[in-house]
Amino acid sequence: MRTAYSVETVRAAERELMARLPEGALMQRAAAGLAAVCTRLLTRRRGRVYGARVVLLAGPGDNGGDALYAGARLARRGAGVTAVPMDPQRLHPGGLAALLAAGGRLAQEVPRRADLVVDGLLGIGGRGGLRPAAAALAGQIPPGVPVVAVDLPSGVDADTGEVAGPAVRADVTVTFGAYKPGLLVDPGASLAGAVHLVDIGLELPPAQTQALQHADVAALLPAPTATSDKYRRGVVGILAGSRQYPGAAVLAVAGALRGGAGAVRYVGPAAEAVLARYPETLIGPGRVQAWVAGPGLGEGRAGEVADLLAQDVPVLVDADGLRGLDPELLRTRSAPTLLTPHAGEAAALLEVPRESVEAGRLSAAAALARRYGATVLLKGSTTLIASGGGPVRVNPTGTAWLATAGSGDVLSGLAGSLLAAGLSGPDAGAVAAYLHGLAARHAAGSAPGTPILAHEVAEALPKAWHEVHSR
Ligand SMILES: NC(=O)C1=CN([C@@H]2O[C@H](COP(=O)(O)OP(=O)(O)OC[C@H]3O[C@@H](n4cnc5c(N)ncnc54)[C@H](O)[C@@H]3O)[C@@H](O)[C@H]2O)[C@@H](O)CC1
Ligand SMILES: [K+]
Repeated sequence: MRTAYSVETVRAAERELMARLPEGALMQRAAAGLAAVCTRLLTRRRGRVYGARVVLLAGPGDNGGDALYAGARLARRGAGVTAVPMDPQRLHPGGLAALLAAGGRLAQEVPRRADLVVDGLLGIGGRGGLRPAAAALAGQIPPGVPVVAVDLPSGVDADTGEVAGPAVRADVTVTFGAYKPGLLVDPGASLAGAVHLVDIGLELPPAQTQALQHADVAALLPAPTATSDKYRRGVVGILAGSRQYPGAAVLAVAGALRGGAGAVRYVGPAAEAVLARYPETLIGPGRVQAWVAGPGLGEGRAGEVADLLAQDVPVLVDADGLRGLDPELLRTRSAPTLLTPHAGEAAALLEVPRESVEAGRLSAAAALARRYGATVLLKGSTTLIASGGGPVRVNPTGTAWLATAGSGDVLSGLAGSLLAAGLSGPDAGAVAAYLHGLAARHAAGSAPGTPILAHEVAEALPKAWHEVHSR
């Protein structure tokens, strides 16, 4: 499990630790970890640190201090280190002295030739978009030079991943003590590159943000036992498709069949298309352990969705099923509800513009979960799973190719199947998103660089199951 913590929590843990350590010890741990990663990168790129040209973008706070101390370490190994301050009057005094003593120098402008740029402009103290002096330095980073961000790419909001204006795009981020949510959630996550966590000895409470890894998913996946039959393994009902959109029903059933439930029951007008493709499907109403309602329903089917929501079994609501949902009705349900909107649907449910959901995905998912008393799986470049109380789950396996028609239908079938197999709303959502992302990578891998189709994602799900179990 990868965990991330808010700035407030990290600062509290730092205070507690700093009180027990000699002054400056934490910053030295951070700088040592940062210098080690820079050394590895330089060695890989040019064989040695000696003679490398390293540029430090140095902000006014401790983030700049980390960069300056790390620069001093690199200078002592023979690198030519140049620090470019955001504000020459405000540089970490100890860090500056260490750099100069090690033979580093100061410059006003970012040199055009460099082997490595270290972004130490802002860390967890950054607020809002980069101000002009910081934005100007970020804009001077020479193209093609690898960038290592200190703690997080400057311009990314550590708590939310929001980016208000220009920001640094890093190849590698060296983060201290704990991941910050902004490193896991887009748009911030996509600016962070590969993230290295340096342990500085913080003691942290239970996580506020989590990203599952293979082993976590493997432990949650349902597995049949010697005594299970199809009903004990769970039956998932799918209310999906219409005369206009029969394909959505086929794709939701495809995802559900590969999601671990014992059987899939389909209700709706696309039974013929479903059976033609998947003769395993049960047709017509009957007992289920969970429902999936919504993919491809078209208009005017809200009554059918409401009937399912009136049943005391878990219900996943997706796509057309999300239209006009009544928050009051959902809040009074005692069985779990899982909503799986994309940004546009989330915006409609929250009655805000789509852009505000895109820019603040974490807060939008949490707000939806509160308002509807449900688990919310917000689809997108980073899929998030939020529920009332627990941590927000961030899905680490996505791929841009998943933005393809019908892939959401496969996801909702898959998540519904996991609900029927007995997983909780947050677990079903997180495991489904994880497998779905991995399956998409497998599907994309069979012909790299080419678009994938939703049914190929469903077909690659067994490979995704196999992969999480085999590592
Ligand atoms: N607190 C600790 O114990 C440790 C902190 N460390 C480092 O310290 C960093 C936090 O340091 P600080 O609290 O000094 O904060 P930062 O260094 O992140 O930045 C704070 C400064 O940036 C300015 N600023 C804020 N937003 C800005 C914007 N949008 N544009 C331009 N300037 C802006 C503020 O005026 C303030 O002076 C961490 O990210 C980490 O790199 C590490 O050394 C590990 C230990
Ligand atoms: K930074």
